[in-house]
Amino acid sequence: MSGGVDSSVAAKLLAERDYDLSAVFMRNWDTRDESASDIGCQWEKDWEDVQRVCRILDIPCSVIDLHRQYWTKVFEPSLSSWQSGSTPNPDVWCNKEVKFGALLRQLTRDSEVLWLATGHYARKDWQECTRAHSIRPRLLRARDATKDQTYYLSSIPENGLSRALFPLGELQKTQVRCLAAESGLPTAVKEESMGICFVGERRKFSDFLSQYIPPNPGPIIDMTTCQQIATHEGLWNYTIGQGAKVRGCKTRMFVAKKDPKENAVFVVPGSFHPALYVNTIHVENFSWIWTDSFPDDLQTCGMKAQIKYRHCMECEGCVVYRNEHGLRIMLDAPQKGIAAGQVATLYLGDWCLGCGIIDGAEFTS
Ligand SMILES: Nc1ncnc2c1ncn2[C@@H]1O[C@H](COP(=O)(O)OP(=O)(O)OP(=O)(O)O)[C@@H](O)[C@H]1O
Repeated sequence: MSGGVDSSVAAKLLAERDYDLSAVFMRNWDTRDESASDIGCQWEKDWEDVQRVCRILDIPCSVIDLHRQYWTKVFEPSLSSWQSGSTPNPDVWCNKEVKFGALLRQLTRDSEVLWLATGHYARKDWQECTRAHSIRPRLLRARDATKDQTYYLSSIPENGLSRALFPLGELQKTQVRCLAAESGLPTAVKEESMGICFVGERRKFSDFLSQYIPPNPGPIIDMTTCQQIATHEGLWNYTIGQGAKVRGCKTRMFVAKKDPKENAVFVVPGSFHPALYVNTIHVENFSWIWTDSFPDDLQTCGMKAQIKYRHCMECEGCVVYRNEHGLRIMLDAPQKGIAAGQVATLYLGDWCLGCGIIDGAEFTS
């Protein structure tokens, strides 16, 4: 339980059924690691909320400190990715490495058969596999499409998914808030947490990163003239597809490309410039949730699927091809804002198949 309304209601729904329940709160970030100690993760406040809810539901709760695992498995790799100009998504790796990784391993040590329930908006079902004579878990999109969190869960391996319970998968967020209020849970009116918790909501992301990554100045180049028009302080301050403040430039410039070798940022004038659009995505190490089996037509022709490369967006139609390097994903329509380091998640309808990190994207005719 995180101290938010979603996991409070997930716990409430399970408490009404015949489970031997206990709650765990993970402490993933040590606020003392930060120089600005009044902002960032207010984990003590969240832990208090978990305890208040558990008292009402009459279930035991405890804290597990996983901040070291979070630091080494999630934060440090994300830092080096930002430093090299990529756009990582730490929340995706937190689910794989921490919640359904370190936490599940630690809890399983004490108990043989264990389910890990979360307040994620996602569903799960079991599919019979005649080939393997077994049933296997499928990760499915939530009924509330606006809250669906399968993008964040797409990295968890099959054995983690098989132990997962998502009690909110069939519910709308509005229903969840009503259930919390009806049960008098103090988290019923708690605001949604936004963004990565340790960054805090009042701080600029680039200011946060500058605490960990030293400046690395390089050229900002206008792609249309091939001229350097300014200097940047580090590739991590720029996101593909976003506006780039360039001093002295009358036209609004947008980031079309980052070149880590040259430490250069390439910009173009206007948010609809053709250089911002791509239709081909390359993913080298795609992790299928079912590692040993993936759809047959991927081997032969292309597989028609849908792709998400950011959480807050619709799925785009695509055709997926396998080659010696990994996957080549052809989008049905060109898109902008696709960057190396982002997580690409594939779906067949509601079924989430897995994800991989984008190595590159381009426009091919
Ligand atoms: N610190 C934590 N300790 C234990 N579980 C957590 C923690 N943070 C997140 N979770 C679990 O992961 C789920 C998804 O977390 P996330 O922060 O992405 O979503 P959320 O919509 O803000 O959920 P909530 O309203 O429960 O905080 C939570 O509902 C909870 O079950």
